[in-house]
Amino acid sequence: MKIAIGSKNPAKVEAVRDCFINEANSVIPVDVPSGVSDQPFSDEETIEGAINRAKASRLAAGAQIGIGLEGGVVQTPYGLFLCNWGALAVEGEEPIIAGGARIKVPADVAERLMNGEELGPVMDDYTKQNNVRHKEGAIGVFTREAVSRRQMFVHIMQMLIGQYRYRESGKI
Ligand SMILES: O=P(O)(O)OP(=O)(O)OP(=O)(O)OC[C@H]1O[C@@H](n2cnc3c(O)ncnc32)[C@H](O)[C@@H]1O
Ligand SMILES: [Mg+2]
Repeated sequence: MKIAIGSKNPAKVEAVRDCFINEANSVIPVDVPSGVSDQPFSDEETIEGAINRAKASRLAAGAQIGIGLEGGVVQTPYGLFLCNWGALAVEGEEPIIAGGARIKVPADVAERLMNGEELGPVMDDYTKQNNVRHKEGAIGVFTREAVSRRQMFVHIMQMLIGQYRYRESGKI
């Protein structure tokens, strides 16, 4: 089976590969637009980005399944939290959706995002590293790598695939 992932970010691509590795599948990374802002600022916008990527990547790769993984932030009375969402698209069906773990970002990082900066460059500046978003991610930095960005996306993938199997089994 061909599975498209709507990103070339290794943290996302490897998470998809981790979940489809034991099956006769090929995972095809494709760059597609998310159709939302580079820094989504709500669950709704982040979900929309994930769905757009899932649908567009499936079509672009001519795949049976399209996966979209999208990162954003969400404001709460307790501070600004990382949020991540995934979508799985197949032809002619509603996309399946799953959300990832969330943690609060430090106040100084939150303030920079509120002033219009993107989390990716802010994290590089904050950690004095390059491309944190392709590696452990903000969630990895702020949890001392107890949970990496890839692991967080693996968990989302497991919930997407599990729901897909549940839906498919109902059709038999
Ligand atoms: O190439 P794509 O797939 O777009 O990968 P990305 O790293 O830009 O990931 P998203 O678009 O899903 O994330 C939206 C924004 O949040 C940033 N971001 C999200 N999660 C992050 C993380 O864990 N660490 C660093 N930056 C992150 C990212 O750089 C973007 O500015
Ligand atoms: Mg992006």
